[in-house]
Amino acid sequence: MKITVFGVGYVGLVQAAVLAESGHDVLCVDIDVDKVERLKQGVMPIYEPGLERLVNENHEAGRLHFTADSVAGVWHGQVLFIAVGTPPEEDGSADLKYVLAVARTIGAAMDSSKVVVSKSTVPVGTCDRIRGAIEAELTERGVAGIDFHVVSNPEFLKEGSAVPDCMKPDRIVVGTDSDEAEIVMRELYAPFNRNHEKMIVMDVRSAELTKYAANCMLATKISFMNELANIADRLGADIEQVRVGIGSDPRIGYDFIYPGIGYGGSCFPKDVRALIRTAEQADVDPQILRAVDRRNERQKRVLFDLIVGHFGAQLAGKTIALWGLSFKPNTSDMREAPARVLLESLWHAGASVRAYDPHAMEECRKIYGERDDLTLCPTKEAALQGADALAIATEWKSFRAPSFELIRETLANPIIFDGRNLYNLNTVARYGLKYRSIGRPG
Ligand SMILES: NC(=O)c1ccc[n+]([C@@H]2O[C@H](COP(=O)([O-])OP(=O)(O)OC[C@H]3O[C@@H](n4cnc5c(N)ncnc54)[C@H](O)[C@@H]3O)[C@@H](O)[C@H]2O)c1
Ligand SMILES: O=c1ccn([C@@H]2O[C@H](COP(=O)(O)OP(=O)(O)O[C@H]3O[C@H](CO)[C@@H](O)[C@H](O)[C@H]3O)[C@@H](O)[C@H]2O)c(=O)[nH]1
Repeated sequence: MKITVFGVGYVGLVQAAVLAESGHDVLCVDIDVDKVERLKQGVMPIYEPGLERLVNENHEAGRLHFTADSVAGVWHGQVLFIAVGTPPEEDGSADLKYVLAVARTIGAAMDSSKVVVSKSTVPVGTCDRIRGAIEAELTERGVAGIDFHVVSNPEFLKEGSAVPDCMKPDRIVVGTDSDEAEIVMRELYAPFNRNHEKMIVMDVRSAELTKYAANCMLATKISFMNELANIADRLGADIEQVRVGIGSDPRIGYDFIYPGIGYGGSCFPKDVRALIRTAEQADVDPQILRAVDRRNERQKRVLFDLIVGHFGAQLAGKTIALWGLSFKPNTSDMREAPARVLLESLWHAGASVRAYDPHAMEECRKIYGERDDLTLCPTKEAALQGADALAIATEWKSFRAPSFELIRETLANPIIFDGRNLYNLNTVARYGLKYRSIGRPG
């Protein structure tokens, strides 16, 4: 099938490459000419495990193409995916300018029947607005009779495992009121629907809300556990033992109940706030969602509070080694990363940072530029040199079994502030290290 994907970010590029891998003929369109040129030369705009090989192999095989020419994109695909960003507005609502710009481009160039698919995370009612924007352009061109359908098909991939998540989706949510569009979507996703039925077809508005419901439920689990971690901390209980104790109940489960220093990334914070705005606009008071957001904002400061609790006024002039900059492992993405709150709080308190991250160093340099109080180090061991203490903000695998002897011998003040509860309390104590983590004695 001929497919066009508008927007080659985390969602668009991965989705396009995975569809091409299954045999579809996919054209990717992006307004960022530089990104398009680099992709043609095999250079990825993001770090995502397995993506480079997948993109380049399918590009070389002639199933995956890149262009900045939007009109060519509209003409190419029978199915047109909209996978552009929906960043937050000042008041938290989703900014739809990129989505609606693509819709207008489609309406301005469409010359045959199309299925337009919204992959971006968009508030309930957006597919109606996409339809309206396309119709307005068709009417303006005097070709209002061209048939098209607008489908909601939210994406559930996680950064860091985007390729396998897309290759083997646990569900394919399709919101449509058209039998014809459903048939096209079934054919499109047939290669991903062989093992068992994964397609869940529903009305458009329910599909749009399903995406927010999923992210907000997961964010709620995390904020709940973070609140419990703070309670455990005050009561002398160990949240990690509590986590295992409740996770063993299959009604609760082990997933997404890891306490830490808050959820980050380009999705949970923005989507919780967007649903809060949607609820408010619909005259519903979203009390739980507001609490989830507030707990998360507070949680992002907990590691800094532990550091201040230890050093007090002496923190000014100290150097902290920081392991982990990205908002989660296996990505270079630092959008809304808890590490950023820690970095900025430490600088504000007059401390310097020696940081290491396996993949987010370039991103960090782009965000903060050259500063006297930030040294980006080539290894995690190098970050320890000349540092007074170690802080951990991201649970990269390579941080899980470090040399505790080296940490003890290198740090001026042998203490670890762990925002991801990576280590066994007894192990760290055996190596003579002080250890402060989230919701555990120490
Ligand atoms: N990142 C994730 O893990 C993830 C997962 C599921 C859903 N989502 C949702 O998917 C959407 C896209 O997210 P992302 O992280 O891939 O965004 P992104 O910022 O990584 O990429 C968006 C791309 O769209 C391009 N673009 C903007 N306007 C365009 C236009 N008119 N025509 C063509 N290209 C255009 C931008 O240049 C950019 O390359 C958002 O709504 C997001 O909430 C994201
Ligand atoms: O038990 C947990 C699990 C996650 N996190 C944090 O939560 C954030 C988000 O993690 P994750 O959900 O794994 O990554 P995302 O790539 O943001 O993926 C989420 O957001 C995407 C964009 O909407 C959705 O498609 C995915 O289904 C949804 O999991 C990260 O900061 C994690 O550190 C925790 O603190 N504790």
